[in-house]
Formats: sequence, structure tokens, C-alpha cells
Amino acid sequence: MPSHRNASLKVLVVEDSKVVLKGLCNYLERMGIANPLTAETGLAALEVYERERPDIILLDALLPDIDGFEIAKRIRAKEHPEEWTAIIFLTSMSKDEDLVHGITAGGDDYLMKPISQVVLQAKISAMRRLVEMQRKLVDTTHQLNAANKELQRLSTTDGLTGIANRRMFDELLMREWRRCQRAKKPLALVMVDVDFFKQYNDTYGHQAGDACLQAVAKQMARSAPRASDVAARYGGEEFALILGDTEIDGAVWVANYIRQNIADLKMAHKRSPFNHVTVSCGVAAIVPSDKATPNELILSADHALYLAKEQGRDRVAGMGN
Ligand SMILES: Nc1nc2c(ncn2[C@@H]2O[C@H](COP(=O)(O)OP(=O)(O)OP(=O)(O)O)[C@@H](O)[C@H]2O)c(=O)[nH]1
Repeated sequence: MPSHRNASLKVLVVEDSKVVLKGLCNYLERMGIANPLTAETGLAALEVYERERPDIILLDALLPDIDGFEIAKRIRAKEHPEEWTAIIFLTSMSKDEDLVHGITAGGDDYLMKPISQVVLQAKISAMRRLVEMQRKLVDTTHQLNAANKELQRLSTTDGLTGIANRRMFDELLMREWRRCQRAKKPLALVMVDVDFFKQYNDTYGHQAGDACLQAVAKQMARSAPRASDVAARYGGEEFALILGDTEIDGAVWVANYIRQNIADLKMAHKRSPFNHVTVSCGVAAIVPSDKATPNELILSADHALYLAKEQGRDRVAGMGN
């Protein structure tokens, strides 16, 4: 009885006897498997397999060139990690060892010749269930991988600004610290803090405050073009930029570039003496060694930021050692 579920099955029949091959194809077509693929030699079977990647292979154990067991082995070796083809041996051998040999070679089941249509139908149905389960498993695995990737992204990204969050910052600062220590290169850190941001929120509302932070984050991200550079939201209205292999002078230059770009946005801030949104930046740089810790670099940059605020805001202060 044909089943519509069989219509999507790709079946390859490998059989050197034209009569048996034709008979099997007739049986399959009666089950609803239209146009089964065919091969009369082992090499032809491998070629069709490469091209068509069938779901099920009915594989004669004895073929004129390469025997079916060897073909099964070669097919298993060609399968990608998420691929699985059901292999059913067609055999007239009846010794237990031959059957064991077939399964060991990578076969999943066997059919004794002469092949009955009813038994073939039952085996195809069983294999179809396995093929469908395998497809579902692959789908589920893909969905799980995508969900994991998204989870990873969410756990490392700041929800408001889309740049690295504090957790990611800590992790990447450590990574850059080690990298620069190995290379004996300076590691610079720029801390950026929005000036009079409390007043901005109070005047324009929290939503406008959020939009302002997003604009600042965008400028930060733009100013971190190297693959090892990291722009992160350090917390609240404070941002950080990690610059590996960068001297204090270079980092001060980058900080000034960020400060200027943000000032140039001319986001109105009527309760700031500058009349628009500005940021203050603290910069520090150090050649990492066992004598110091990343935390000391953060403290230095924070101290420089404090000085920039003290000295009037909308400016950059730097501390190098
Ligand atoms: N809209 C918004 N505001 C935030 C967010 N995180 C922190 N803030 C606000 O940022 C403000 C920080 O204020 P302060 O630490 O007093 O600093 P400031 O007003 O910028 O003053 P200075 O830094 O000295 O120039 C507080 O009002 C916080 O509520 C956020 O995600 N969105």
C-alpha cells in the first residue's frame, strides 16, 4: 500500500542482476517511492551516493567489482557528522557470521534473497521511522545550537547598547592582559563617563537618557576598529575601551577622538555648562607583568577619570607608567 510519507524518501538500490533490480524497483514504486535510484556496481553506487545522498540504500552484498561490505564501509567514512544513511544488505548468505560481518561493516539491517515485497515494505517502514527521527534530531540540534549562541550573545552583551557588558569586559581585559604580557607590549584602558548625566535624565527623561547612552556606545564601538580592541559598557553611564598594544599617548589620542565625536553630536543638554552632551575620559596604560593586576589598570584609569571631572569635564586625563 503506497504511503505519502514514502514520497520524500530517496532510496538507492544497488544490485548487479537486472532482473532483481527491476523487481525491487517495482516493489518500491508500489510503496509510493517514485523513481528509486539504481546502481549495478560498487563504484557506480559510490558515485550515486556522493551525488544524491540517499536516505536508504538497499545494497547487494555480492557485486562484480567491490563487495557490498566494503561499499558500506566507504559510505560510512564519507558521511558528515550529522548525516546518516540507512543501509540494508541484500544477501543470499545465511550464515550468522556473514550477517555479523554486514552489521560490522556499517549495515543497519539485511534482507534475505529472494526478497518478499511484504518484508521489504516492513523494513523500509522501520528505516523510514529512523530516518525521520534522525532528521528531527538534526533539526533539534540546530535549534539548540542557535539558542546556545543567542544565550551566549545575551550573556556577554549589554541589552541597552549592544556592546560588550561588564562580564565580557572583565573576561576580555584579562585576555588582553595576558596577551600583552606575553608580547611585552603596553595595554591601555580608556574610561568614558557622561557628564552631568543625572541632570540629563532629570531634564529629558529616562528614555532620552537611554538614547543618549546608545549614541555614546555607538561612538565607542566606532573607535575600537582593531579586532583586539573592546568597547564595553562598564556600568550605568560609564564606558570602557580596552586597547591592546597601545601606548598611553595613542590611547589619549583615541580618548580625545571619542570625546570630540560625542561633543560634535551636539545632543542638547541645557543643564550642562556646555549646553550639549559631553564626556570625560580617564586613560591609563601599563606593560602587564606579574607584579601588577588588571584591577590596578582599572583603578588608574578611574583615577584619571576623576581628575578629568575635577578639572572641569569634557576633557581627557591620562596616567601612564
Ligand atoms: N537613562 C539611564 N540612566 C542611567 C542608566 N544607568 C545609570 N543611569 C543614570 O546615570 C546617572 C549617573 O549620575 P551620577 O553618577 O551622579 O553622575 P553625573 O550626573 O553624570 O555627574 P558627573 O559624572 O559628575 O558629571 C544616574 O542618574 C543614573 O540613574 C541607564 O541605563 N539609563
